[in-house]
Amino acid sequence: MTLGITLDSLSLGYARGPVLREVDLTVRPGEVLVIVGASGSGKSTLLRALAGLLTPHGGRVLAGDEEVTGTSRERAMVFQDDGLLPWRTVRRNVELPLRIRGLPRGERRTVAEEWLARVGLEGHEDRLPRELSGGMRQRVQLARALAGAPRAVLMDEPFGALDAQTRAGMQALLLDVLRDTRATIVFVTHDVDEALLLADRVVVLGSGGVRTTIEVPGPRDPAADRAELRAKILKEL
Ligand SMILES: Nc1ncnc2c1ncn2[C@@H]1O[C@H](COP(=O)(O)OP(=O)(O)OP(=O)(O)O)[C@@H](O)[C@H]1O
Repeated sequence: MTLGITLDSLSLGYARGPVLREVDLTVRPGEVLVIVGASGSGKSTLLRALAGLLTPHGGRVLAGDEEVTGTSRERAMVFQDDGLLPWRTVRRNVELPLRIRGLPRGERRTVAEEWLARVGLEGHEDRLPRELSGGMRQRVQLARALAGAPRAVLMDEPFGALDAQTRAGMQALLLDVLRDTRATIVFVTHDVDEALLLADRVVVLGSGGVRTTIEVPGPRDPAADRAELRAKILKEL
């Protein structure tokens, strides 16, 4: 079952002041919603609130019909700097959400290995995260996020620290895995081309709110000409 997420007059900020004010936005079940915006516009802040890591100053976040008050295995997170546990092997990192779901040990291992093969890490299962490249660690994070069969995946600049070639490879991998998952994806990026490659809709944040929301026709078609949409987004940034 996919998960719709509703931001209902959501205001977010920190002790030093507000960042976003009274944002209303609906993430449709199963869509890929990409959030772009200038540095400091509140992209990560918004994502943290969706994850349940930040309490709103006002309004609320609904995941389905339920108000978000904390983290949940239904909403997996993928961060830019890998959130992997450094003392656990690659396999045992991916097994973690499966353990939380209560899968028996043997099954955990099978599912984790299937996902690791899916992201091209067969043969690396027994390595520690520090023994992998940045791109490989992001693959492990992706496998870990999806192995737990979450209903939503919240991704904060997951490819932001990777070189251009590795990044393109990760985008292709993500497009590939998204074909088979029905999870709702909220993806934060600085990169307008990445947004247009992945999104059903692009939300541009700015001046404490949503500047504009842009629907991408025929989404996830790498051959599509996005020059016009690109110009439109750049104008809003
Ligand atoms: N933990 C925090 N405590 C206090 N202020 C914070 C904290 N995190 C972010 N901020 C402030 O909130 C505002 C929005 O930050 P946020 O990280 O959400 O922006 P962003 O759009 O993700 O930026 P970037 O693209 O640079 O990552 C900024 O002014 C930032 O200084």
